[in-house]
Amino acid sequence: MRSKKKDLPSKRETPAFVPTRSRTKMTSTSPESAAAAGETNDPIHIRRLELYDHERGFLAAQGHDHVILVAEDTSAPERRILATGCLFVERKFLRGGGKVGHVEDVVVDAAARRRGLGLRIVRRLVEIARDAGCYKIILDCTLELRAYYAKCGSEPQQDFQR
Ligand SMILES: CC(=O)SCCNC(=O)CCNC(=O)[C@H](O)C(C)(C)COP(=O)(O)OP(=O)(O)OC[C@H]1O[C@@H](n2cnc3c(N)ncnc32)[C@H](O)[C@@H]1OP(=O)(O)O
Repeated sequence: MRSKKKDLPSKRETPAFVPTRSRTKMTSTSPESAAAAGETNDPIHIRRLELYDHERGFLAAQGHDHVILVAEDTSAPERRILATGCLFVERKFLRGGGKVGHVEDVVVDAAARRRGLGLRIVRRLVEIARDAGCYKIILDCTLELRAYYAKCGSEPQQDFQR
């Protein structure tokens, strides 16, 4: 998910600062509720990760400052988990304890991509962050994924790294 070394320019070509990753601020106001309303007959159920998912290969530990969502295919007998995403809520010392949400670890099963699952997971995480009182929501992604996160409602904030 992070920039792979092979994608970076060779050392000789590397200028003093190279933009390798993009930080985006979530500004979407489109609530997941509309999508949720259409989920009545939808076999894909987006829910919080549960302890019993550990037996299915998922790390199930999460504190009160972490929310891990999974998208489960309830139509399959084995109720396959097709996508996941995490929200971490950080308290900011400089903002009087205000909360910033960090969207992390958004992954969709390769066979289930381009069906809107990633978008639904991100929108739900944004909704949870807003409900938790986060004054902003940020995420880091590769430059290649900027177009994707723009569709999720984020605005790029350039981040320069050595
Ligand atoms: C903060 C982080 O976690 S960064 C790490 C992100 N995760 C990864 O890189 C892991 C590997 N990749 C994946 O798991 C998936 O490809 C994801 C999460 C990037 C996208 O998930 P998907 O479920 O396939 O995306 P989804 O179907 O919701 O796409 C929503 C829209 O974005 C578009 N889109 C999807 N992937 C991309 C992409 N790589 N680049 C540009 N647009 C994209 C879709 O076409 C769709 O547009 P539309 O509504 O106009 O049709």
